[in-house]
Amino acid sequence: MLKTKVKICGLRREEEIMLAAQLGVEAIGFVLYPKSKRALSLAQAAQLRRTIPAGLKLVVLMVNPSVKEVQDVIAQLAPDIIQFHGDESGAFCEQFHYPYWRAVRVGAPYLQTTADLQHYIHQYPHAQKFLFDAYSACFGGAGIRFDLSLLDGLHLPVEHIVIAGGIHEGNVDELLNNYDFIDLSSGVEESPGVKSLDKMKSFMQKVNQKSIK
Ligand SMILES: O=C(O)c1ccccc1NCC(=O)[C@H](O)[C@H](O)COP(=O)(O)O
Repeated sequence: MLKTKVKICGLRREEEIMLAAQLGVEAIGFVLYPKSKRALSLAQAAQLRRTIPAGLKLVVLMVNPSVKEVQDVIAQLAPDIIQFHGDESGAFCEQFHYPYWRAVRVGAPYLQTTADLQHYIHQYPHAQKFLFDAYSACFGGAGIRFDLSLLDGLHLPVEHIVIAGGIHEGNVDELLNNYDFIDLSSGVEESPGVKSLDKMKSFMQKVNQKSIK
C-alpha cells in the first residue's frame, strides 16, 4: 500500500498556493496554455512563482509549445517538472534534458487499449512520470474519468504513474493508498478557473484521514 500524493492543477491565486502548502499538497500546476480557462501568462506565472513556499513542487503544464516557449519557461520559472499535455513527440520532450511528465490522454483514437498505452509510453523513455488523464477535445481539466482497468497489466512501476481526470472528494477513496500520485483540477473548483478553498480543504482532509501513517 502507498501513501498517495496529490497534485492540484490550475492554481491562479496566491491564497490557493498558500493553502495547498498548508494542506500537505505535494505539487501544484500552473497551466501555460492560452486556450485554457485556467491559463496564466508567463509574466503572471513568474509573479506567482515567487510566492510558492519551499517544499511545494511546481509543475508547469504546456500544450504543444514551441521550443522557445519551453526554454522561456525553464529560464523564467525553473519549475520542478514540465508536464507536456498535448501531442508532443518523445524527441520534442527529451531535447530539453529537463524533468518532465508525459500526459497520456486515455481514450484518444490511438490510446484505446492497454497495448496502445504500452506502445505510447515506450516513446518517452526518460519521462519522470506518466499522467493518465481522460481524452477530451480541450486537452484536459474536463472533469472526465477514464477506465482505470486499462492500466491493469501495464508494464510501468506505480511510482511512474499519476492518475488524473474527474477526481473529487466523492470518488477519491478508490484511489487512495492504491496509487502513488493523483492529480485534480475541476474537482476542487467553485467556478471554471477558480479554486474553492473549502473544497481544497475538505478534499485534503479526506486524503490525510485515509493516508497510511
Ligand atoms: O486544466 C486545464 O485547463 C487544462 C487544459 C489543457 C490541458 C490540460 C489541462 N489540465 C490538465 C491537468 O493536469 C488536470 O489536472 C487534469 O486534466 C485533470 O483535470 P480534472 O478532470 O478537471 O480534474
